[in-house]
Amino acid sequence: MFTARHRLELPSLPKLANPELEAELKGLIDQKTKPLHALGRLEALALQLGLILNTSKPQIIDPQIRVFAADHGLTAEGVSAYPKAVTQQMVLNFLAGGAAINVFARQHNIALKVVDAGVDGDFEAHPDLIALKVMRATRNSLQTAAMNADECIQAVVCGMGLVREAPGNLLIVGEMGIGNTSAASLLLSKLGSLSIDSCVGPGTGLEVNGIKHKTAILTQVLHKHRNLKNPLEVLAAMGGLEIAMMVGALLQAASQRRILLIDGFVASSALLVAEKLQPGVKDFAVFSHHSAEPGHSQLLKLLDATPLLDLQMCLGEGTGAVVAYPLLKSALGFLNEMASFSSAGISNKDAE
Ligand SMILES: Cc1cc2ncn([C@H]3O[C@H](COP(=O)(O)O)[C@@H](O)[C@H]3O)c2cc1C
Ligand SMILES: O=C(O)c1cccnc1
Repeated sequence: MFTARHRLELPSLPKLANPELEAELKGLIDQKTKPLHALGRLEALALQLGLILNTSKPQIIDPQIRVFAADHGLTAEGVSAYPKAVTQQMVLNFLAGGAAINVFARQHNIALKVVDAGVDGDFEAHPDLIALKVMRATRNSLQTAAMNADECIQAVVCGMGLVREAPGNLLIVGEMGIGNTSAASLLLSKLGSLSIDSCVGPGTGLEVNGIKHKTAILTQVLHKHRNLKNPLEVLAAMGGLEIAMMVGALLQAASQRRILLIDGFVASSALLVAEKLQPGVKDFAVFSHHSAEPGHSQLLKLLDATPLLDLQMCLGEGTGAVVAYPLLKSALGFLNEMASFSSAGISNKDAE
């Protein structure tokens, strides 16, 4: 139960609107040696990154990936195609450098740390592992709240603290938690007032009957927690420890003017909760890709977001975000390095 004692201090957001800087950036972009608007969405991206970093010469410095891992009590109801043990096994795979996110992170030279937010298993100390286990898996949300108020707030606060101490000005949050597409679907349905059918999908690969079963279970979970309204209470009742930590990480990162490079369905569900808690957080977000998980379309609509890529990916871990990362480098590359019409001595449109 949330009571008056359970208060979460949210970091305040810096103001993004800056008409002078916006005019300067637009002027720079329009003066580059290209037809007007010819770099398409890279131009809007360059403008957004300039406004987030609050400079006309934005640079990405020391980009960071944090992969948050945790288990879900709801997996006892058979909502995932894979067993819960895969969460712990995949954490070991991350630490050994063998997962998709490791490959892409190495490819683009992005620092990666794995966070144990609540995996049902133990790990030996490892330089890339941050141990913040709040509890061993959430409780089964069909029976009771997944987290109590203290646990949920602790997870959000841990996520904030982690980012406060991290270097860099761009953050990718990834996740690993068998069962977490169920938590994301529940959060989307509840916070977006959407029918659960439009928010559920195969996750790691459920077939038609598996999706029917998942939908039936999630319908019951929503009924059990039907009286909740406050986004933090909804997060505690139906979310996950890794999602709660991602919420804290995103809130903190935005408050420090970091670029939030958002992955797929599950990461976007954390952003939705963050946006409900602190409206405006999403303006610091770049949406990397459109996940093939069906609920992501609803979630993107709700957040009024148009992602950069649609590669039919549905993996999580932060993979879609890292794959889109070079587009941000290209946007900043043209802004900072391209010649202008005057510097290159090229005639602009309408010149005599
Ligand atoms: C081997 C393997 C690697 C993964 N990496 C990310 N996920 C993804 O799948 C899980 C969510 O799907 P569901 O809700 O259906 O369980 C999350 O752990 C997510 O990050 C994986 C899943 C598996 C099986
Ligand atoms: O898009 C995602 O985040 C996703 C989709 C399926 C499974 N895990 C994550």
